[in-house]
Amino acid sequence: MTPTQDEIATAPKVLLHDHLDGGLRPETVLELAADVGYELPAGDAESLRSWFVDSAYSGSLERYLETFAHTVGIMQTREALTRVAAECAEDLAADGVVYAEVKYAPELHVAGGLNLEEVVEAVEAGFRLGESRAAAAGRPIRVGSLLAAMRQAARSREIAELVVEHRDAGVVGFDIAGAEAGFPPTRHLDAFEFLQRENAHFTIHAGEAFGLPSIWEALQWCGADRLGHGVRIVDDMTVAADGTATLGRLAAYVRDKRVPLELCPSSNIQTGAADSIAEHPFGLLARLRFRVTVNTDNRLMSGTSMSHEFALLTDAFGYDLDDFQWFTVNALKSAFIPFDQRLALINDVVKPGYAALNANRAFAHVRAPSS
Ligand SMILES: O=c1[nH]cnc2c1ncn2[C@@H]1O[C@H](CO)[C@@H](O)[C@H]1O
Ligand SMILES: [Zn+2]
Repeated sequence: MTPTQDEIATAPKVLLHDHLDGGLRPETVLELAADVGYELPAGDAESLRSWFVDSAYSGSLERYLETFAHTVGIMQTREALTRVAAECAEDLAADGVVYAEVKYAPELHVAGGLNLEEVVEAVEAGFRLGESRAAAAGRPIRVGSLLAAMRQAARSREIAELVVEHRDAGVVGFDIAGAEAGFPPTRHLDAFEFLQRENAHFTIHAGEAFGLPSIWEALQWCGADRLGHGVRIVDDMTVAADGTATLGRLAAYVRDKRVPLELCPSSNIQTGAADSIAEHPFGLLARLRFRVTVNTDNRLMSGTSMSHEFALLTDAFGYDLDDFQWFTVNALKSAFIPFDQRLALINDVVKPGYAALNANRAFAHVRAPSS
């Protein structure tokens, strides 16, 4: 049975890959820009919303990333960062997300005079505010943050240290982001080695705009716990006409070790990593039982939400509630919060949530003949 929009919206969802500076409300971008006299490419919320999606629909990651100048540009004060983070938590909660890991690069938010510590504190304050507003609205959510270093810059070790300093105050891990081609993960090896020595968690954007060497370095040199995108792992497999797949050594390693793939279908179409949702490797990777998770990447630039990504995947691959529960449990198993807390979310929130949806269906089915 195809899940209805209502079911998708109500289903508990877990998000591991969402950029804070890629998920602002257009209204907020306008207001914050007006406060500081920042010039935007559009003057009203609807035009600005379309401008972001159209410009990000560029066929290349580098051009997609150019749009971030206009969100990062207005996220340079404590107030702006706290507001954006609070709204992020509220928007995700309203979409039925119960746990999210949201990432941003602190080094991009120091142009207005804040230091890295102040940036992290302002964002954490926003997440706590958003969580309490969401709880008050009856849609509880927990948000953990991932601090990213920009791969073309040279501050990764410093950002890794910031992660360790703040790991008991809301920060759950580390990542590297930005243009992938020409900036391999090993460029930041010292940061990853530091984090490993500190028993800290990290994911690496790899296999999005560049292929297998990037994934291999992320896993076998840097020790990534998860792959951001990782979608190009399909380059290491061949699929016969009857659907039988043969995996190369790296793809087999990724599947055997249950390496989580933070797949972001809509974003991949905009950057040219896939041609359409129907042709997106998500379907193949899920069929082959890789540890797939569903993610938004950038809700503003990709005009999406978790519910929207679920709906697109259902249309393309016929997924039902059981599949969504599987993707959601996969995400929680791969989250960077402590094991007992992940387990509690799986058993107390996710499974009962899906059970309630299935019970509603059974009830509707029983009632249908007599009504
Ligand atoms: O899909 C992506 N791949 C690589 N980098 C990205 C992606 N989306 C956003 N960013 C980059 O990450 C920074 C911190 O959030 C953003 O400013 C953007 O430059
Ligand atoms: Zn990303």
